[in-house]
Amino acid sequence: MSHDLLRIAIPNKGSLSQSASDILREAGYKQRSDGKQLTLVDVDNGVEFFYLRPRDIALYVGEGTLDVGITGRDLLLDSGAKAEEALELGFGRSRFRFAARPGVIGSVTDLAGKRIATSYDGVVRRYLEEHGIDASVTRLDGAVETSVQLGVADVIADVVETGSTLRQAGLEVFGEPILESEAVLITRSGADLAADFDVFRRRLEGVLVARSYVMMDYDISEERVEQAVALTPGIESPTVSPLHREGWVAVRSMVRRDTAQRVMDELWELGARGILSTDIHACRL
Ligand SMILES: Nc1ncnc2c1ncn2[C@@H]1O[C@H](COP(=O)(O)OP(=O)(O)OP(=O)(O)O)[C@@H](O)[C@H]1O
Ligand SMILES: O=P(O)(O)OC[C@H]1O[C@H](OP(=O)(O)OP(=O)(O)O)[C@H](O)[C@@H]1O
Ligand SMILES: [Mg+2]
Repeated sequence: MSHDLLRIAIPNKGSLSQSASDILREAGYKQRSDGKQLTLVDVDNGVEFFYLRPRDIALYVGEGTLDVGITGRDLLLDSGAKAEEALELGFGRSRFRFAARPGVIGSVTDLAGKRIATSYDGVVRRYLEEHGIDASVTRLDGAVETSVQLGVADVIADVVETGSTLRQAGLEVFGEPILESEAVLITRSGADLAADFDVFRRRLEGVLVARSYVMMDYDISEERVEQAVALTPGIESPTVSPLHREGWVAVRSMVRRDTAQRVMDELWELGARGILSTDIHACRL
């Protein structure tokens, strides 16, 4: 019976865990209330959640044991699992970068012969191979920044968000970021997923759109409507409806949340009135 449910892997701990549960809850799914719970069945929505280490999620999905997972792009690439990205989720953003004590390394070519510590040895070994650099890689579980001070490594490759951990350890980044990461929805490569996966993905897409857009309504005179619509082109096309007032129309369009205030100012300048911006709670586009 429970095999008809879509089986979804979710981070049980770490940076991605809370945000993953939040987006699922916003998409209408049940989530655990106890941080120690291992699995959760949401029969009404036809899904079962498995709370796993984010590092292991790509393996379960790549093997086909679980249908879908939420993990970091960096972890997916590090795992080498046969899984692929189905949707970028917009949280857990970070860069994966090399760092060392100031002045030790000028550019990535100076990595030759150095000792590199990292928790992402798969990503680092591949990078070195692609750049034809011969260096030794030590895999550590975490707190990688401290390894330089302790004399275990000359260089680290690690997740950088604000950079404050690096600063504390007296390290500086060098070279271009090895990769840009964020939380992603993953599925098995080449998997022929059932319709229930499409429903799941559409729900999450709906949350992402609802988070980044507002609905804008305003009234404008007919002769200015083309200029106004150019400011609010929407995702598909704005709705323009007649108003009882002669020569005026009502416009309804989706606007990116981060530009909404500026767009409202410009609409006002153009002569629009009754300008309203409303949150979208959910949508299917
Ligand atoms: N400070 C951070 N900011 C944003 N994303 C991060 C940060 N630290 C780790 N991540 C992301 O979280 C994922 C790793 O999750 P994981 O739970 O293993 O590590 P963690 O969040 O560092 O947890 P832990 O407490 O176990 O060290 C990766 O995708 C990584 O890019
Ligand atoms: O640039 P920042 O904002 O400082 O964030 C980056 C740090 O956050 C994570 O560490 P975490 O606290 O998860 O510890 P860990 O190294 O043991 O994983 C990551 O591994 C970096 O060390
Ligand atoms: Mg960590």
